[in-house]
Amino acid sequence: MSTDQTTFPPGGPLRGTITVPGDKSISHRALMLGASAIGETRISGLLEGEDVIATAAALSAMGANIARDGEDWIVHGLGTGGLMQPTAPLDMGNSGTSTRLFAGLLASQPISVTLTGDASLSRRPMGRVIAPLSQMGAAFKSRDGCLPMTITGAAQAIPITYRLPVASAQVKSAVLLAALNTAGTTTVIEPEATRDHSERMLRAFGARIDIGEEDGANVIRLNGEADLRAQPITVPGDPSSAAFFITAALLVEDSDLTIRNVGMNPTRAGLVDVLRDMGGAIESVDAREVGGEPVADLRVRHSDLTGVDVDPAIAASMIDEFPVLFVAASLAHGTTRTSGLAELRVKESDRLSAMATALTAIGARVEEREDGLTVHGSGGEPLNGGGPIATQLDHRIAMSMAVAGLASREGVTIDDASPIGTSFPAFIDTLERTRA
Ligand SMILES: O=C(O)C1=C[C@@H](OP(=O)(O)O)[C@@H](O)[C@H](O)C1
Ligand SMILES: C=C(OP(=O)(O)O)C(=O)O
Repeated sequence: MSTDQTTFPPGGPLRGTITVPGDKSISHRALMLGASAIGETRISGLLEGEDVIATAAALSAMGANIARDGEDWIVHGLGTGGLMQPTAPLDMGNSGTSTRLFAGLLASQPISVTLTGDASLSRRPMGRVIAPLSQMGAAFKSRDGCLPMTITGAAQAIPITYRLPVASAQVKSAVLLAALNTAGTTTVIEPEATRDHSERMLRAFGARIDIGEEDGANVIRLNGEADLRAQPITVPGDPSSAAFFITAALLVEDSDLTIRNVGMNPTRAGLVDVLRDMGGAIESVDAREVGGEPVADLRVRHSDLTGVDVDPAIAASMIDEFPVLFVAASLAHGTTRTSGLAELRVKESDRLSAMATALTAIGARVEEREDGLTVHGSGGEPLNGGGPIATQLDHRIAMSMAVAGLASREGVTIDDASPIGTSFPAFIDTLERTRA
């Protein structure tokens, strides 16, 4: 495996106007639903990161026709239940979303597929999808609930009612995708709201999906077998990628940066709310809807930040943004306390431990607890910097520590920038453009 040690030095302000690449969650779903529909789905703004390319390659290996057409991608789908037996295991790379959503899509198709992944993905728990999908009739063989995992889909899957034991959009989506080729009504009960891109897109593709609320929980019912209608999809900019530039512009003096076309779905926008509570000047300009998703341009100016107690109820709406929030917190005035974040321990890395170690190494004051970090801010004094920081095959650790470098005295070196390619291949180029 190649490593790519990279230093992010302090420097001038971030200024001008940038865009960030397409939303990773929406990109995976656009390809999967396009492949499950009859006809042509044209996707504009698809993220061309390694995780999404893994999804596209896997769908191609199962018979879908996926090709780039100018700036767009075109999917010719096979219809619900139409995926074909691949001739070799499918490599999911670093992508939890690909793995868990495919587990669902394949659970109700009578083929047998082995999924593999890199060292990081091979440590992540798959029991959370194996449990409901086994109830629906799929058979699984795995290495103690981890990859490699072989899924043998049910010829006639059984509709279930499933209450999510963890707040996870991946698990919710896995069950809904399995339900597409399952006769009858499958119900998912979601006590804590998670990103709802699957529900929005399933509806746009013509699936019979009904979303209600009972006793404070979301109740999602999907009627199979579904006939999906191919759709044009426009993918908004990824708020999880924008997060690094929002935070960098808040932290670096004299910055005034506009990020165009950022997805502002309320199930994703928690970081912006928390940073505003901390005193961050983040102005939403021209809020609009693109392809069934709320979008806005964000103007971000350098601000003095003050630590807050982050309400654990907001966690799901910013679950991938905590690493970079911890960077903001280490430079704020006062203390930031987070809790309810045990899920961060089973992402691409253990993100609580990885960030506590990384920030401490560059001079921040951080206490690690089982389900969160407490960060004592420097009151605006730059952190020392240093490194090389272990990024642990985790793109979000790599980009968060890059942001920390911009707000440090000596810069921050990360041991390997290559994981950034999973979600934001143009990260370094985009950063250079803001500082030209
Ligand atoms: O459904 C999705 O696209 C995602 C859901 C989240 O994972 P969980 O479902 O494990 O919380 C998130 O962390 C991941 O980056 C993408
Ligand atoms: C957790 C993430 O992705 P995934 O679960 O798809 O690997 C992420 O992008 O931060």
